[in-house]
Amino acid sequence: MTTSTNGKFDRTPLIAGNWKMNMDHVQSITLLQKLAWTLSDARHDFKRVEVAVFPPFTDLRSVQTLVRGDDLEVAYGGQDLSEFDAGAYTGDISGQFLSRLGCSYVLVGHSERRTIHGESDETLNAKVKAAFRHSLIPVLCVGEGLAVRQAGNHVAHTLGQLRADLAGLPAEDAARLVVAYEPVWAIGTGEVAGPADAQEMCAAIRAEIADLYDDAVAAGVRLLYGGSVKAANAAAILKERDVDGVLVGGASLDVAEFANIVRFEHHLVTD
Ligand SMILES: O=C[C@H](O)COP(=O)(O)O
Repeated sequence: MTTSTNGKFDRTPLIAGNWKMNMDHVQSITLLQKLAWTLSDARHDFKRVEVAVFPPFTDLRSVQTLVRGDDLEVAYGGQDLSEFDAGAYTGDISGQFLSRLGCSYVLVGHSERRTIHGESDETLNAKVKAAFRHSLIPVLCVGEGLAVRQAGNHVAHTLGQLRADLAGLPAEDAARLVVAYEPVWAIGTGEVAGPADAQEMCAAIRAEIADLYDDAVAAGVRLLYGGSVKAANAAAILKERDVDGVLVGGASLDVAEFANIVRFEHHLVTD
């Protein structure tokens, strides 16, 4: 992770699309093919700005077949994984299965998992460790709800989640981690945290990781912002020093919009 892009990054930016519960396996092929064509037409350099998509579980085999067949450079991952490796856990998906399907990443602790499915920090800590056990890089999602933000407790709340979710994680794993800061009040609402808000939290997360581990680990961790990211606001957010990428929900289902987010460097305004 040593790519330099706008003079501020020393980590390869990661533009990630979380498709959530959208796109069946047939639709997933069309979406990914169009995205690959659009980026290829634009001569996108995937080594300079990494692109990953997070389709539903049922799409992953089709995505793998397309990526391998067409030699695409798009990475992909699951939207969740079990804390367990195998056994009587009906409906759950082992990290081993994701790894076998060629996944590089897995989302852990998305706010929709925390709120709708009641996943605790204890469970998420086990899921982070399960991901590394199966050679997957977890994209650990943290962030506060509206009431916490309004009370001014957003930094303490988010860092509390981070500490609990990383408890006992060895430094060599932590150094490969991706953390996504997603203020819950900005997800799917059209409300977007400003670049300064994203930077404030990402800087706090990096400082916390340096405290938990050391500066070298903190320097390697990539930090993403998520919450109503669009092509129109992505470049300003990505310009911030500690923001290394974005986790995009709704806009990742629109090929032109997502491709423009991936090509954010072309929208950067130099100081
Ligand atoms: O995982 C993505 C986030 O939940 C953001 O979703 P959104 O871009 O639709 O607000």
